[in-house]
Amino acid sequence: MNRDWAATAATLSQALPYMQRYNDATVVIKLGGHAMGSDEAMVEFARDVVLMRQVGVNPVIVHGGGPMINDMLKRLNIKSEFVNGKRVTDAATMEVVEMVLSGLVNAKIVQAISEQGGRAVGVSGKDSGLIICEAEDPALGLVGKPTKVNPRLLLDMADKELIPVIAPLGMGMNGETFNINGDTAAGAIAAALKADRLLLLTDVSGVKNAAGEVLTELTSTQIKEMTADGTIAGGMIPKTQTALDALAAGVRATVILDGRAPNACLLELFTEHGAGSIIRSA
Ligand SMILES: Nc1ncnc2c1ncn2[C@@H]1O[C@H](COP(=O)(O)OP(=O)(O)O)[C@@H](O)[C@H]1O
Ligand SMILES: CC(=O)N[C@@H](CCC(=O)OP(=O)(O)O)C(=O)O
Repeated sequence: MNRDWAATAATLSQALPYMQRYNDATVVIKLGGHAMGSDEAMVEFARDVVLMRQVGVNPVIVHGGGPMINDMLKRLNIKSEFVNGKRVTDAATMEVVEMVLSGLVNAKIVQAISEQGGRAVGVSGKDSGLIICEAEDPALGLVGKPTKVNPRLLLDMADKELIPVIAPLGMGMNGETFNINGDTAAGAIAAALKADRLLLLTDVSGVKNAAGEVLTELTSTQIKEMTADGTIAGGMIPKTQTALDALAAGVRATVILDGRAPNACLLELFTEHGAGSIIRSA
């Protein structure tokens, strides 16, 4: 017999206990803009998500799209700046953010999952009152801080084995549309669903210390110290903060990992190896 086929069968067999552990588990996956590399990587991500659904996991996808928003703002000659990893968002920027997130990025992910046979449905945090927000900080403009998540829509979708793909937008109490950092939105949704796992897929292999080494496991004390001394900076600030908030809200563990690595989600969930940096309760 061809030895590669035997290895494939052995790998599948070894995945059994993990598949049993995650049967019926809710796994919130945040796909960052930097993790959405090539078209091939998107196909692979979509296959992994469909496989998860096939073996009984409830995957909930929340996406980013920062680099795609940057490109569009540049084309439209609108300047943009970030403060602590969050985009200062005025009304004109908000229009572009919504157009890119819902119209381009969300549609692309939904299509990729559908092409692999998954029943993906694209929504934004504004649909069905999923994410209610207030302004996070007046200096950031229309950046939203989730104050309430109504998970009903997602629970109904899980019942029907649909795969939600969520754009990180929120609704204000006065009809405003808010721009939510993708990690923050994913954390709020994971908290409302009391998810078993929150996977934050990005473009680095995990959280690095000052020497540039990836820490496979991180405590909340380490996160606080590394943020205070600047080792955790930029886009890594909302990720680690989200991990801490999710933990406090009852999410069992958050993993920050490289979404560009082959089969990143499967490696994390269904093998002994694991991937990236895990933040879980002591
Ligand atoms: N301590 C750290 N460890 C790893 N990455 C860090 C750290 N501090 C800052 N970063 C930066 O955070 C980036 C990830 O955040 P971001 O660019 O917002 O990703 P995404 O688009 O996937 O949400 C990394 O590419 C890296 O440049
Ligand atoms: C408030 C805020 O910063 N919103 C983000 C939303 C997209 C996002 O989070 O994209 P990534 O995950 O790819 O970084 C933005 O405007 O870029």
